[in-house]
Amino acid sequence: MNTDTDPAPDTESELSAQRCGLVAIVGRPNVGKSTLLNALVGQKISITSNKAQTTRHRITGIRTVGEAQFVFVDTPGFQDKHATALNRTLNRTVLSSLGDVDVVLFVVEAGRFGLPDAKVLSLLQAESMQGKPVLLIANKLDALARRQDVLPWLKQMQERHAFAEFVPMQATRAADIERLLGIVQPYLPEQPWFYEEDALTDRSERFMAAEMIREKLFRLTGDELPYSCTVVIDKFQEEGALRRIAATIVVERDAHKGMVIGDGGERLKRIGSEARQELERLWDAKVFLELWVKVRSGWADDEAHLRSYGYE
Ligand SMILES: Nc1nc2c(ncn2[C@@H]2O[C@H](COP(=O)(O)OP(=O)(O)OP(=O)(O)O)[C@@H](O)[C@H]2O)c(=O)[nH]1
Repeated sequence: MNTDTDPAPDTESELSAQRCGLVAIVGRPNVGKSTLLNALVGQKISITSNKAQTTRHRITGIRTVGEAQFVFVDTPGFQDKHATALNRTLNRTVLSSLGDVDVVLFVVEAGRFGLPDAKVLSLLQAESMQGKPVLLIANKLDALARRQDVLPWLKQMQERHAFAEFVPMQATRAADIERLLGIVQPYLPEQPWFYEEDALTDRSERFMAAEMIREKLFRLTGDELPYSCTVVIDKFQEEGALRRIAATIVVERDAHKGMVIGDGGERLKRIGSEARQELERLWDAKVFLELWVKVRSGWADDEAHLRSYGYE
């Protein structure tokens, strides 16, 4: 059948007004990718903290504005300092998440461009990425001491790569987020939406609960706790506007268990109560959260358990 000469049916021409595309957010750790994603989606989807590498998963956030549906892909910070298995997986995730996207938001800190930024940019210059629009997001504009320095700096950036757009901005400023959505929209292909209009993420509530607990865990323990610690959801029950959750924080050593529990159980209590409050806001539901701490005893190697951590 020669589709060129077939008149498009009415339904198709209606759908063709819709735009939908995958938008990758990449950049070295700590430039504000998760903050940006949350602001773009309009809700807390990806966890943030001052600690680099809190984002271990590829997380999508979805935002539908008018006829355009943006499907955001958050990627872990590009890492090359320690070539551990986990970091190798992170780098693979970065590469594979770029192959199928329609547009890339390359996030840097305004006025700064160091070796770690250059390494991420070199990924974007791979042959497989030729022709893919890359937008330079110069974030944290508010943190730049002299605003006027941004222009000469942008000029330098122009020489580093043929960026499709230059967007100096502040991820924490609502007006900048709206402006960015408008800039990205023309780069989304015209095609029907992938998700419902009110969808926010394709991640389950169960996954969001584990992520939220993990964020509080790392925030409230500071730098003492290694990344090997993780959170497993043992029970997740939905009863109308109520969620009953039981979760275990899995640590490697007895000493870590003590850190997580804190004096008289204070820290664990705080982790639980802060996570519970955020989840209640996110879902607009009541949450009962029971938290346990366990020292891992070899069963981390068990495949089923690894799968339940989400590291397939
Ligand atoms: N001043 C300022 N701070 C920001 C802005 N955007 C993000 N931040 C802060 O920068 C820090 C890092 O932000 P994240 O969103 O966790 O950074 P990330 O790039 O996702 O980090 P990784 O998960 O390590 O890759 C946090 O303390 C944010 O509050 C901004 O526009 N201005």
